[in-house]
Amino acid sequence: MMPHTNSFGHTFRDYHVESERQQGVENFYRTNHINQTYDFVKRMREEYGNLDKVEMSIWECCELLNDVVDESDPDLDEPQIEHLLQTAEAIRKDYPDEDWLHLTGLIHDLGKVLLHPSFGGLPQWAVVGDTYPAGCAFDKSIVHHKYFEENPDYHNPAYNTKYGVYSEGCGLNNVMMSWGHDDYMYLVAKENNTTLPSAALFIIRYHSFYALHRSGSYKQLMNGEDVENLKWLEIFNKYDLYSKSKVRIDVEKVKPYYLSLIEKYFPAKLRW
Ligand SMILES: O[C@H]1[C@H](O)[C@@H](O)[C@H](O)[C@@H](O)[C@H]1O
Ligand SMILES: [Fe+2]
Ligand SMILES: [Fe+2]
Repeated sequence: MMPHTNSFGHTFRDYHVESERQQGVENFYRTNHINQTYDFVKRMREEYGNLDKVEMSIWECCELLNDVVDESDPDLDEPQIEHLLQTAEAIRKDYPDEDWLHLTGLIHDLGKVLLHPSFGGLPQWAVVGDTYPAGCAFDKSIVHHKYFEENPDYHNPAYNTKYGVYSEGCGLNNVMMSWGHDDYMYLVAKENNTTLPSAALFIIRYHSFYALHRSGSYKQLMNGEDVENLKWLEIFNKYDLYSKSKVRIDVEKVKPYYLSLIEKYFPAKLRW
């Protein structure tokens, strides 16, 4: 299950190796780090929290992702629908009884639909890439950290200390994460009354928060419930990352199974 190299022959998540994709990835993080400010995140949460853009089913959204390629990802240049199915199928193999986790795999990146023209076609830097809290100091463990020096919050004393606007143990639910596909999909799932367990919502919301789940930074902001949920996120992450490959899944073959899960945990149409 855990390959040592990605489809380009490099180790996973190596942001400094020489490769054809690397320059684009670094440019991506430069723009991302400069623009993700506390104010920007607040505005995006308000604008997209209304869920008044589109009405569609979960599967319709999966199909929209056929056209989406993620420029922040050094390990994958396949359309996103492949990544969704690769993740879900890899989990299904190892955890056959946790159907909620299979569905979580399928939907965790659906928020990337924000790139689609019907959602105003947000730029890549506002949708993909790793996430991190806004409103307190940017931790050194964040990929391409140096570009934060050009972010206005970096120089704002209200936002550039260890706790910033937060307090110890305040709970991640009270933290404004950089805006992107994670927080958006969390909102969509929650506001459309999914019956998925809270660990699923946590995975969706924080799966790009590598500074936390890989490097252990920002733990001081977690509460007891976050600590419990993090265990599932750590399991999930292995499948999200190491299932990335050029081996394609036969969509039509697995579709009936995933449609049955969608029906179990979601309404037929959702507000996006
Ligand atoms: O480039 C990737 C990609 O955008 C993923 O969807 C996200 O979850 C990761 O954190 C990021 O590194
Ligand atoms: Fe993601
Ligand atoms: Fe993913």
